[in-house]
Amino acid sequence: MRPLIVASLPIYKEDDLLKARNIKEADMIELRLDYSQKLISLEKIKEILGDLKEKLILTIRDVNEGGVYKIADSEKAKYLQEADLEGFIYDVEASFLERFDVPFKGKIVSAHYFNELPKYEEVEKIIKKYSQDALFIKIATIGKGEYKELLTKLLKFDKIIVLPMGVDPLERIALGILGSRLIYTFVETQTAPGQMHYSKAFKIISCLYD
Ligand SMILES: O=C1C[C@@](O)(C(=O)O)C[C@@H](O)[C@@H]1O
Repeated sequence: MRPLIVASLPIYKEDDLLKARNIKEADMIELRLDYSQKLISLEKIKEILGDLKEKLILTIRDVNEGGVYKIADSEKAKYLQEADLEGFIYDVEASFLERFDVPFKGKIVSAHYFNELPKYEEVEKIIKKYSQDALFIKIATIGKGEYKELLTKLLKFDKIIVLPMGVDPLERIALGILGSRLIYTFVETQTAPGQMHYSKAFKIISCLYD
């Protein structure tokens, strides 16, 4: 199965939504809504990018998992509940789902480890808990110590996305070929270390699969 390319786009202000229209060489576009101090409304997103809805991933990343601005938990939960009713795909942390009742069927459930590698058992627990209903489970870890052993071991799971951070971006391509379902890439500036430009990733993947 061809891994899909996700172009991760920081949204600082409403106008940044327009940039999504120019991104052709990506299968999906992640809108990083936590780059804006005040959340851009779902109404605005629908107005500007409504026709691209199926390609969009809405993300309000928690600050302790790599987010930029702190959005109040209750506001985030409400926003995601509404986004679900509107039929948007979003990305939500497994840790957030432990605390808030937010739908995750058909969504991306994620966990990010920026400082230390998690134990295999900890990640396996998350995957087993959410993988039946989630669209994908995404595990991003720092590229340190035995991260390759850990991430490749996770590839046996269906619907899995593994992303090493802070290492050669080609490693994400390699893991995509081995079964990681999405490859996260950048548009203008990286939203995490270890991303490649989306058009480069798209070209590499296209020459293997098309
Ligand atoms: O969770 C992820 C993955 C990511 O952290 C990465 O490693 O590319 C980038 C984030 O924008 C996204 O929400």
